Amino acid sequence: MYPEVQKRAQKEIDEVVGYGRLPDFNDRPQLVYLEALIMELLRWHQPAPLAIAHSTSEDDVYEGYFIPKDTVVMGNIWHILHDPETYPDPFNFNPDRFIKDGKINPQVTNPEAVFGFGRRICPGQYIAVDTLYVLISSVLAVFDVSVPKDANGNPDIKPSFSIGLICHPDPPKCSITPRSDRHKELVQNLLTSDPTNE
Ligand code: HEM
Repeated sequence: MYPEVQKRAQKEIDEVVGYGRLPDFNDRPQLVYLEALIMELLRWHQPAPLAIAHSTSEDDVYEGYFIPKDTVVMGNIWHILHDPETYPDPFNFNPDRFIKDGKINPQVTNPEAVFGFGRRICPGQYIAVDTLYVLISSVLAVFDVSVPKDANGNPDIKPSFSIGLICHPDPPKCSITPRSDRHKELVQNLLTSDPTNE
């Protein structure tokens, strides 16, 4: 959907990692654009937009509203991560919003609210982000992901997601091809040298 984002991330991977191997965790601090891409991915469309339902354990007052004990409350993560005051033009997928002077900008709120809040915050958040890093960096290092194009050559795809407590993207029509013969060879070498494939 955002070919220019893919190209920027691939250029960064090529510069930092080179061509003979896949990215690993040692590369991560240098892959600033990729880090911002993952942050934007989590901000732009959350897997759990309303977190998980909780119940208040005592009476409370929030911004003038009385909330009795045992009320079911849900955290509106979707709103927090699409608040235009925090994230201008929030529906636009733009990893650059998190970058300043070639680094992650600490002035822009990290979208960690995607993992909920307080005592019941997601305990899987670190494995989740690390997994996204491994998956996205490895795929972009060696493959081009492309979608059907319209008459003007622009991506002809509308994002759609399942509706529910957990939102999945509907499977997009896309093709995944090696970026070049050199990348194809790297993938084949990795497959044949992986002992789990024997
Ligand atoms: C991108 C991936 C993920 C997202 C966006 C996510 C998001 C969330 C959210 C919003 C909550 C509710 C927090 C709250 O109620 O305030 C939650 C809870 C939870 N998540 Fe995740 N999660 C992800 C991946 C994972 C993974 C990989 C694991 C396990 C390895 C995991 C395990 C849990 C558990 C056990 C809870 C319940 C915690 C509790 O109620 O004390 N999550 N997650």
